[in-house]
Amino acid sequence: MMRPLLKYCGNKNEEDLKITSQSAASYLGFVFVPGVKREVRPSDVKQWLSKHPNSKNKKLVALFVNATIDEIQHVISQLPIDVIQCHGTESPETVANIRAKTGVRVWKAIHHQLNGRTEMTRYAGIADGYVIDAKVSGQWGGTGQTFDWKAVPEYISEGKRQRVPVFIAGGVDTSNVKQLLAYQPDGIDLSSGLEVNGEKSTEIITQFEGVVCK
Ligand SMILES: O=C(O)c1ccccc1NCC(=O)[C@H](O)[C@H](O)COP(=O)(O)O
Repeated sequence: MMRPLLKYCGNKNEEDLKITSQSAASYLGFVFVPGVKREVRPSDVKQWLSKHPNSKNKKLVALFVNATIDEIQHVISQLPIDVIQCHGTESPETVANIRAKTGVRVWKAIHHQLNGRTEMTRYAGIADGYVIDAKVSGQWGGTGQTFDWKAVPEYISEGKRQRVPVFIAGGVDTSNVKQLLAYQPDGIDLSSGLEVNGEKSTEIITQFEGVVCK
């Protein structure tokens, strides 16, 4: 079985980055969403990256919720961002515009709901990938909540049809990831499941990768 790509999101201080830059993740995520608990500033991220050269081996994901092009440009002009993740209610037109104006790959988050696959079809030919996350009232992400994984095959098959990767997110952790691996997702995206008291933990990441990467 092919091991899924890993994205470790919500790196919010230098220690988090130090830990995840030494991990098996291919992608490290940073949350540029005002007011949320994992919000970071591009100037801080720039400094942390310069101190941890292992981070050069990772692809960097900048996460936004309904941000303007100017807000996105402000971040990506300071950092070597590989992927912009739109985690709000950005329309297909907005995603296309972000892609055209920045020249950076864009992933669209889909908050799982009954017509989630149909929602994905709206972005066909526009999004370069998807993050399927739990829908939690009043929050955009990083909630630690799972959704009903029986829906995962539908998302994966739509991703295959569009020829783009689909990352499954929302409440993934060491205790449940084996169940998720049975669906053979292209990628797994997690944040809370790697944390102890809100900080990324080397021990937890080692345990998690012991399950996923063996
Ligand atoms: O992580 C956050 O705090 C966050 C805040 C606002 C919008 C999105 C956010 N995270 C998005 C991610 O890609 C997370 O990795 C994803 O939601 C899974 O999080 P978790 O359930 O904590 O593993």
